[in-house]
Amino acid sequence: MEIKKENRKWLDDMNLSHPIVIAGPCSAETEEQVLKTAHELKNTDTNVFRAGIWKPRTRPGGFEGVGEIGLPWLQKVKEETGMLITTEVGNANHVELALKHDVDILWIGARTTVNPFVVQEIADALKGVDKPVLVKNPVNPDLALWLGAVERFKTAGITQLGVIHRGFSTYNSLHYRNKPKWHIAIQLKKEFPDLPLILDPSHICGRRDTLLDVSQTGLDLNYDGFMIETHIDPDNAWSDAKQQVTPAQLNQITKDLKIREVSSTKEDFQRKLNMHRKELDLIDSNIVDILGDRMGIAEQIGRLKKQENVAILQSGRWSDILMKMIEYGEEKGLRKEFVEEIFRTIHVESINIQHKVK
Ligand SMILES: O=C(O)C(=O)C[C@]1(C(=O)O)C=C[C@@H](O)C=C1
Repeated sequence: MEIKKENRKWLDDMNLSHPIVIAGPCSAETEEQVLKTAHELKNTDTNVFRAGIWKPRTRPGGFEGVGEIGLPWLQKVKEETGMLITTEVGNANHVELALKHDVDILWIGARTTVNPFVVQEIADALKGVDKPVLVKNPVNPDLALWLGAVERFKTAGITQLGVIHRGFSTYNSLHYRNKPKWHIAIQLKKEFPDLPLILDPSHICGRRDTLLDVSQTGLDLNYDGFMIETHIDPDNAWSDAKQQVTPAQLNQITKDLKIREVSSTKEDFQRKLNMHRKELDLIDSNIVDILGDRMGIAEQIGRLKKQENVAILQSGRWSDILMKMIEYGEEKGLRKEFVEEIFRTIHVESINIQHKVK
């Protein structure tokens, strides 16, 4: 897939002086709630008003959205505030209704992105339509699936594109509702620098108190903007109450965010940065040297084991190494999860190498 500057024209043409802000309630509940929220958001940095009309819920019985009757409320938002409007579409029928009610931007939810059949159905329904489509990441951490969905829209002739990073489903995460797994978004940015990347901290955090922190990380990683769930009365919201903020709180978040420059031309900054980068280059080469040495020894162990017909996987030894390294890492100020991930990767490679021993 090739993404060009023309695929982000919808965003560039807005000529914004700050990252794009898409805000509004998780769900449209009543006309009054939608319009009140929108009018308060008008006095913030919000450029696009969002509201879920159809809500895909994990289990039946929850509030599944007001449906079509909510679409004229969004049209009123546009008329009365001048903000663009966006909602999630989950099938061809949603597309037809959203277009009938002049929704400006459509987004594809995480539970839809995982299903290429449904994505294709929506892409086909959008043929010949000149509206931006934003694709949320799939619930599972699969960059190819995410990009595959974008590709389906591109192939269907949708030229105005973007992606939304809402984090990845996880069990028992204390800190996040959906783990960000930033490296996936960084990889995406590296491969498609012109594809607008919008952060949805509401779904990553699942709570209000960490929104600023996660949003700042997004800015530090050069995201193009945010989608933040905002409700006139968050505690009494009909869905996702814990993660929604009031328009005033959203305003505070966008004020507190520090917009970083892509770089600085200051001589002192450049000199120090270059020095540190040289240091890192040296350390990185050392890391690769050491890894090469380690894998060489793993190969020798593999040969020994093959001769003696001994199993490659040695769980006891492996647990000891992992425990020791996590402890040592903690002394060095390294996070347990970080050390664990690195050593798990090393272990897998060590086993691969031993498997290949002839
Ligand atoms: O100690 C061994 O038996 C090894 O094969 C080495 C090693 C490792 O890379 O550290 C690899 C596989 C085993 O599961 C345990 C440890």
